[in-house]
Amino acid sequence: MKIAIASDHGGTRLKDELIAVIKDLGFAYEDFGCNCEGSVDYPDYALPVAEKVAAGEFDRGILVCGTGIGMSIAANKVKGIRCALVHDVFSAKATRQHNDTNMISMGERVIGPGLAGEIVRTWLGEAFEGGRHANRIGKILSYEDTHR
Ligand SMILES: O=C(CO)[C@H](O)[C@H](O)[C@H](O)COP(=O)(O)O
Repeated sequence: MKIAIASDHGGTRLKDELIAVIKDLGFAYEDFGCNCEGSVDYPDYALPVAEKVAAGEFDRGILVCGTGIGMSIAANKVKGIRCALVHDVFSAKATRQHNDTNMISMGERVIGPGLAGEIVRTWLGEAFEGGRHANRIGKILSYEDTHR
């Protein structure tokens, strides 16, 4: 599995912690920044990662900002992206099983590195269940095809 990861200035420390988790799991990854001290704009980091995941260059994308909210809003504007804002392990599991999410977003100002690491381990290890959930995702994909 190949993972793209990015943050804004509000998420750089947690991003670095999550890169350590990805390395520990043995997955390939690319860090799309920011590796910055000053203030940046989260869409400049969320959108390139989302486009690369949507294009199939990466299997999954992980985003971090202060709350995770801005990053997830931006990523979900890209066709083919299903990005969940996740701050608990139950949701990390469910969003793979039910939503087949290809991206997650978290907030460094919301959760600590221990929980965030568990979320990433759970999310990367969980499979999509298909069945009724595939029908529902099909409706989202169909909407994307006809409205964008
Ligand atoms: O987009 C966000 C909120 O939805 C992120 O949390 C940003 O990191 C945050 O807005 C940045 O805030 P700052 O005051 O500019 O550091």
